[in-house]
Amino acid sequence: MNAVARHLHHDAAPTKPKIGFEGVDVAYPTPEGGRIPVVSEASFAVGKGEFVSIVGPSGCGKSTVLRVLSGLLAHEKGTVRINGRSLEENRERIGFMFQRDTLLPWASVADNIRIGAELANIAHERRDARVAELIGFLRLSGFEKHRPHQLSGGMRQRVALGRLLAFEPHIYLLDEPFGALDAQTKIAMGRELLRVWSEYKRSVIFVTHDIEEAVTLSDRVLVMSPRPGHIVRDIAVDLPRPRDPKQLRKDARFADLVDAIWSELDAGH
Ligand SMILES: Nc1ncnc2c1ncn2[C@@H]1O[C@H](COP(=O)(O)OP(=O)(O)OP(=O)(O)O)[C@@H](O)[C@H]1O
Repeated sequence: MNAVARHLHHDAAPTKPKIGFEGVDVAYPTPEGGRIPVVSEASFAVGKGEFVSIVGPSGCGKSTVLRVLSGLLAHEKGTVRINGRSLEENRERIGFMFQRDTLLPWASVADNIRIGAELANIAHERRDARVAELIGFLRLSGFEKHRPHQLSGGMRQRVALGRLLAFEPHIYLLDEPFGALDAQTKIAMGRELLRVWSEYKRSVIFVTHDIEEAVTLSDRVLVMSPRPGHIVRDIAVDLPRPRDPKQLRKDARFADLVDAIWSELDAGH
């Protein structure tokens, strides 16, 4: 079995999953009063500190999976567990980030980030220090008092990432967070995210259309079938870390993994 075939046959679920999806179905109501199945028999697990990406054709249900995990949307069948508890009993703090930043337009950069710390009830005396630390870390120094409209798209996404980090989530659900950014900023943001992730080792689910981004960032890439989506492949990315996105692109193993994922998507299942 060659390296790619071994990757493709990797199906091992982590022993004690932080996030567990087992035979989950999700449907949306139609205007006519029917139901349209969007996710069908989806099963996967994410271990503590794992970085897992989900890729799949447009409309296959990737965002829907994140919505279920966030508690915004009920599933119809199957089991969803976070740290062994049902969603109703979940005690983990879950942080979300979307493709389009959802900053408060009237609030400054510092205040937008501070909101994360307030939502998470971070101790008052720690908040200012935390905001200042994040502003430095995300290279936003000098822009503390700027409003979102005075920033570039990449800077706005850095503020959104700052707000997410200030929230100190135990689990990150990221829905194409860098999808609207140019290639260079996207790579820079990915690097920032890996820096945070390697420091805190939180569990991450990262939805993306960008296969190279998924391979660069992840421990595993889950490939979904077309709608109603389920996980058709669980591909381990055993490239050494820390990873330099530019160097990785010259690595034959990286190219093999990207090709293997493309083949899965082309197969259409
Ligand atoms: N609120 C809703 N009501 C009805 N149908 C919905 C709703 N939200 C999403 N859908 C449908 O469910 C399907 C899955 O949507 P979802 O956003 O999860 O897909 P996705 O894989 O994230 O897509 P994309 O890659 O294009 O972002 C789509 O066909 C979409 O039209």
